[in-house]
Amino acid sequence: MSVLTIEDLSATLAGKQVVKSVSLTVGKGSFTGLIGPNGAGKSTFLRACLGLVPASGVVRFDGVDLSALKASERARHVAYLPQERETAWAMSVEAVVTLGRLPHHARFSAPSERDRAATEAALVRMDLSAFRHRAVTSLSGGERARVLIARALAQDTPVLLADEPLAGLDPQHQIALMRLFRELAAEGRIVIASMHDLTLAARWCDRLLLLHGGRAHAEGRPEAVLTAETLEDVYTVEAFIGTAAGGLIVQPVDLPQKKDENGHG
Ligand SMILES: Nc1ncnc2c1ncn2[C@@H]1O[C@H](COP(=O)(O)OP(=O)(O)OP(=O)(O)O)[C@@H](O)[C@H]1O
Repeated sequence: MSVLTIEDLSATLAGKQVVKSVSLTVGKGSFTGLIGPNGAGKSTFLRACLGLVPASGVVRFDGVDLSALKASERARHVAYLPQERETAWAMSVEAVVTLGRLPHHARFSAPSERDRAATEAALVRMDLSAFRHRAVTSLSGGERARVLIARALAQDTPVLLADEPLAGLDPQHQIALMRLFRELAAEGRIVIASMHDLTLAARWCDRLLLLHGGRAHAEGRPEAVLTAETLEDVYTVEAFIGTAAGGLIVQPVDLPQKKDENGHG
């Protein structure tokens, strides 16, 4: 069975350790949500998995150390959606999504039938067919975000690491994306995505890894990780946690200040 094993991953940036001995093992067919406050180390953790920042520890896919692979070979195993949504050139949407196929063919060779099919499937999955000839620079922020997700999907890898893929998407497209990640998992892939929406994380992910100060604070089923106590400890917010429409609802709320014994807030 395909498995991604992250062992004792640490990363140091500008002399500060921002990911501290994080380990995680996820099998194929799983969708893991990476959560935690701003600055918790989520992006750095994902980047460290791919060797994009100086890191120690080992990341293996099916027993193969990813750092031992050539970049193009690694890109056939793992697709990465960065948090940044910048697109420098006024390329068409279709051309940008086709870039996701680069690891699959020799330099300067024409796209194969398989490349075209994967590009087409990614455009359809991200609801972008109508935009295919538009310049990415002419799109709205959310539309552009969907193009970059489509490029990662076109890469057609067994592992997808996505950094805040929900950012900038409207509720319809957020839910569609979570459904899509579940479908990718059901196809036998491994998806790890960082996110701040705890309700979406709770309802769609099968596991959550909660980072806090660079450490794994909690890991497990959403209902085990997203407790009121944990949310107060880590996010320093009070949260309404309930169930509705067949799943958890986790909503940070601005509860009235707790009154002291004299009735003061
Ligand atoms: N290039 C860098 N140099 C120095 N420190 C950095 C650098 N990049 C990130 N950091 C610091 O590392 C810590 C973790 O940052 P990271 O971007 O991984 O957090 P995050 O959990 O993804 O946050 P957010 O939810 O805000 O995106 C933060 O304190 C950040 O300021």
